[in-house]
Amino acid sequence: MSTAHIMKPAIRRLAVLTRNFSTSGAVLRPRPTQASAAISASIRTPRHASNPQMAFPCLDKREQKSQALLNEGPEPAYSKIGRESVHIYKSEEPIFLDYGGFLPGFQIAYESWGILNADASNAILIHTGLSASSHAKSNSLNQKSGWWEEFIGPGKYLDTDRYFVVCTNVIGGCYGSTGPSSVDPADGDRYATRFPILSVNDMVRAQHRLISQHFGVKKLYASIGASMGGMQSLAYAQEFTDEVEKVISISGCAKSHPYSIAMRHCQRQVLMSDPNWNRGFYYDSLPPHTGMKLSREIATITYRSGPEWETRFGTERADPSKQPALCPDFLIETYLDHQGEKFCLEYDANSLLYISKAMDLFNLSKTNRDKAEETRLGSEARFTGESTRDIKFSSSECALPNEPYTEKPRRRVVSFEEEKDDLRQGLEKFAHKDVLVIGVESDILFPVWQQREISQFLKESAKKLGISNGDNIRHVELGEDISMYGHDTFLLSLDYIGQPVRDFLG
Ligand SMILES: CC(=O)SCCNC(=O)CCNC(=O)[C@H](O)C(C)(C)COP(=O)(O)OP(=O)(O)OC[C@H]1O[C@@H](n2cnc3c(N)ncnc32)[C@H](O)[C@@H]1OP(=O)(O)O
Repeated sequence: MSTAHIMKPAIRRLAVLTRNFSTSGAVLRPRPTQASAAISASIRTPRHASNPQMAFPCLDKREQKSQALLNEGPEPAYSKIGRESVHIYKSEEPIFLDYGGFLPGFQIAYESWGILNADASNAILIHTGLSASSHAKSNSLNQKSGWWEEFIGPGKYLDTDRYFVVCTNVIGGCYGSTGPSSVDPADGDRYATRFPILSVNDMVRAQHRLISQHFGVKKLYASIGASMGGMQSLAYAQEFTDEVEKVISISGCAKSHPYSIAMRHCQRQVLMSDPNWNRGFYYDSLPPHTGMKLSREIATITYRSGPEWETRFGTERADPSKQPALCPDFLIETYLDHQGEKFCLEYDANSLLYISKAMDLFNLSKTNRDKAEETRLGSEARFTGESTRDIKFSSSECALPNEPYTEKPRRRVVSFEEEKDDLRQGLEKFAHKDVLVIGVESDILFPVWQQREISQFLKESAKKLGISNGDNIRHVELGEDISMYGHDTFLLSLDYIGQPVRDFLG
């Protein structure tokens, strides 16, 4: 029996391999075989690859952009927001935040349309989505079209002949309100990632100071918002129940769900992986424009819908006469690329991270709100010297558990039903209010079950508490036959959103 039969397979493969090599000293050299001789003959000097190297215009463009920013100075669009184009409200009082941090003072950028009446009873507060500024509509300070230009104005859905309409930039943002790009008065440097974790309820508590202290409005006629604005609108009603008459939440939710958190997680991770992000300290250097661009591309996937893109782009390539490329090639790719490019210097990366996180943390359940209140009161007491108890939040707590995750039935402190009831109890506080909830079937980020949940819990609470039979809660759902614009429907199908809003406002 030859030794080959008793050799283990791996060793046998090695033996075959070495048979084709001649040894000279310690170096293995290939013995010319018929095939290798043919290949050698076909290769001339200088050598050529079998196929040409791909071109990467998308990467070239990014590198050129970095270079241009380095040459011309990093001056992203948001840093050029003229203070003269917005009004600024300053609060010198500290604000204590839901997760234990605080701001020693803050400012809010706002714009307004229409006239506040004598008894201050006609104010409507617009809450913005994640990255919007206070510029919802053009005005004398800023003639540029706003993001809800056709929604607001004389005779429009938010009728400025009747209402005094205010829109703010949220705290945490970068369009004039205090955010991570602002200077920390404690040391004169920018907050960057020394900015505290924010919640959506913190944002509305800051807005409330503007509304009550600056405008002297004791009760808003209405609070309205879409997306994160829809979250804020509900949060405002929860925090200041007696100070709002009507509540409108469009494409919002009462609590974030894991899919939406997952999508925002990916956006944040991509952004934070850009070395220029530099753990948030990039203000005097190159901004993380690549991370921002890619993050916006992911976000855009969640803002629109597959059916819309099917009709709009299908699987068409931008230029079918060219070879397929690894850089954007399909129309949907060039579209996403364009959206990312347009946005990457429009908004501050740190603001995006903090506000996106606030959306993840959004939860109007009773337990969550009670806990947040306790944390805030604890920080305040410590700040004023009434308590020496440590603030619960410390940066060392921002770590994952030491034990690796093992899949197991979800550890529930409370049952699914109890969890839902907790959320219902959180909403109960304003179940007696007039509330309009609007959802859009094609929305994948805030799916319609989330708006149904808001309406259902409010109605159940209203009935349970004997307040009403639930008629004060209006629910409108736009089917795919009406809008395929997904989450962005509130920006694109104005008439379908606007009509129920107008009817509800009365
Ligand atoms: C999560 C929250 O809290 S808030 C919700 C977040 N939503 C947003 O932030 C909104 C983001 N979307 C936008 O800003 C959109 O531009 C809107 C909604 C304002 C307008 O939408 P639309 O009118 O449908 O514009 P669309 O999205 O198609 O963009 C048009 C642009 O894309 C370009 N474009 C369209 N198709 C392609 C393509 N295949 N390839 C390259 N570019 C394209 C157009 O030329 C146009 O360019 P321009 O803006 O430089 O003029």
